Parts: sequence; C-alpha cells; structure tokens
Amino acid sequence: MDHQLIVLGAGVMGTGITTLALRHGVPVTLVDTSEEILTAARARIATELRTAQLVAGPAEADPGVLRTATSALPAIGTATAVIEAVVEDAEVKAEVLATVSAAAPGIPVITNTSSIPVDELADSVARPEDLLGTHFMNPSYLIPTVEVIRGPRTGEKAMAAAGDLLAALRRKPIVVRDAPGFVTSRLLHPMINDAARIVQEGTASVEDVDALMTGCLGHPTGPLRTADLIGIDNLVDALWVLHKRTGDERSRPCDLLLGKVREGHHGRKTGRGFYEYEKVFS
Ligand SMILES: NC(=O)c1ccc[n+]([C@@H]2O[C@H](COP(=O)([O-])OP(=O)(O)OC[C@H]3O[C@@H](n4cnc5c(N)ncnc54)[C@H](O)[C@@H]3O)[C@@H](O)[C@H]2O)c1
Repeated sequence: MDHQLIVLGAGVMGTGITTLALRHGVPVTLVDTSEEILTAARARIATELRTAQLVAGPAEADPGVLRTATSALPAIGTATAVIEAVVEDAEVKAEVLATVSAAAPGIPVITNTSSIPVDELADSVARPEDLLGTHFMNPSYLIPTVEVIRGPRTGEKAMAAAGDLLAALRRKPIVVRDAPGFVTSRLLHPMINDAARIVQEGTASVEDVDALMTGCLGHPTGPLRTADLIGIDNLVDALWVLHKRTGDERSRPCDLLLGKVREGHHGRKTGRGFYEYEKVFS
C-alpha cells in the first residue's frame, strides 16, 4: 500500500515522526498553526534526516516529499492516515481531532498523546472506531519500538491499517490497553518527577542522579537528561494529566519542574533545562 501521512503539530514529535516517514519514502503534509513554526520545522527535519543517516545508515527508499500547511483539510482527501502530535492538552487535541475526523472517513486517526486515554479523546471524533494511539518516543526516527494503544472503541480496520503503516516505517509495535499514561509514561514520568524532587531536596546534584541511573542501573540516559529531551513543558503537562486521572501524588509536578517551565527552561528545545545545549531548534 502507498502511504500518505498528515502529521498535525510540528514540534519535537511531529518533526521526528515526519523525519521517520520521509526516510521510508512516505510523503507527509506537516501541519501547524503558523508559517514561522513550519519554517523552523523544515530546518529541523533537514538536520534530523542527516542525523538519522549518520546514526541509522542510509535510507532504504527515496525520501518522501514534504509539504507544510496551516490546515490539514486540503490534504485530507488523499491521506491514508493522520497522526496528531499537538500539545498535550486534552481540549486542544479534542478540537483538532474533531476537525480532521469529520473530514476523513475511514482512515486511521492516530493520536501521539503520551498520557491522555484514547477513549477520552474518542468522544470528540466522528467515528471512535478510527481512533487509536501510537506513542512514538523521541527521537522517533531512531527508536525502533512504538507503544500502540487500542482504545475500547478502536476498530479492527484502524488497528490493521496502523500496523501496516508501522511495518512500512520498520517500527515494532507493542499493543497495550488504554489507561492514563498507558505503560511507558505511567512508569517513566513519575520516576522523572522523583528524580527532580531528589535534586530539589538537595540529596544529589543533577549530574549525580543521572550518573547513578546510567552507571549503576544501566539506563541509556539519566532521567533528568531524558526530561530535557522530552521537553519539560510537555513533561509537566503529561504529569498533570496523570495526576488528575489517577490521583497519584507521585505525578503531581514538583516545584523544580514547575519553576523551569515558568522560566522558559524547557530543555533541549530552548537550549536550557537541567543541562545547557548549544543548538536550539525552536
Ligand atoms: N516530547 C516527547 O518526548 C514526547 C514523546 C512521546 C509523546 N509525546 C506527545 O506528543 C505530542 C506532541 O509533543 P511535542 O513534544 O512534540 O510538543 P511540542 O510542544 O514540541 O509541539 C507541539 C506543537 O503543536 C502545535 N500546535 C498546537 N496547537 C495546534 C493546532 N491546533 N494545530 C496544529 N498544531 C498545533 C504547536 O504549535 C507545537 O508546534 C504531545 O501529545 C506529547 O505528550 C511527546
């Protein structure tokens, strides 16, 4: 099958998923709210394509064509799937999903939410059977496994179509049931929050927390460097989603994380979070 993707949201994840698709020869229409954001996204995707080539080797296919737009609707007639990667805000996602799903009969509408239950978002779409979750991780053009969330109303046809797309992107899907934070964010996000709390309480420095988790426990990246990679603003949004829906106090964002969001120190994407970075993309 020839795939044609619409990706909604040209931030960290939208650009990463677009890079992955282009590398596998899949054309993408990438949508965001302004031309300025889309111009920055194009530059970022060019860099990511080079990084992917260096780290993962040459692409197997001629690169897919990239189009950018401030509305998904003109491209919806020829799309084979929509992947939503806008901010982690249930209301914003509901609005965006409602608009595309009303215009896109019969193709999978996929949310890349990291914490909002798929079935909650299914209330806003035209056909809940078309909606499922794919939790690509960052950087999605390098990470081979994808957590796939099947909501209670997700249909067989959407699951099969998403499976076909992931196979074309050479990703390994692991299908889980729907719940706040699914598996990965339910485990990872409170752990990162605890790591920040440990720093806040003065038990250890940022560097030492990360060095212990990598050096003693074999994590590939320490939790606080991971927070910078995710984006601390997005991490805090997802922690609030988890806290609100589970009541788990470990998911209430700690003051250190909230302070970094207030100060605009969102991690790699702003050049500063727990660490400092030379290259800033947004
Ligand atoms: N950052 C990660 O590591 C990570 C990992 C897995 C999943 N996610 C999830 O992926 C989604 C995107 O996260 P991100 O880190 O890319 O966020 P981000 O803040 O980097 O980007 C979000 C983008 O959405 C755009 N946007 C907002 N409203 C929009 C609208 N109405 N239409 C189109 N675009 C709109 C913003 O302008 C922004 O460019 C979130 O649901 C997040 O929880 C993030």
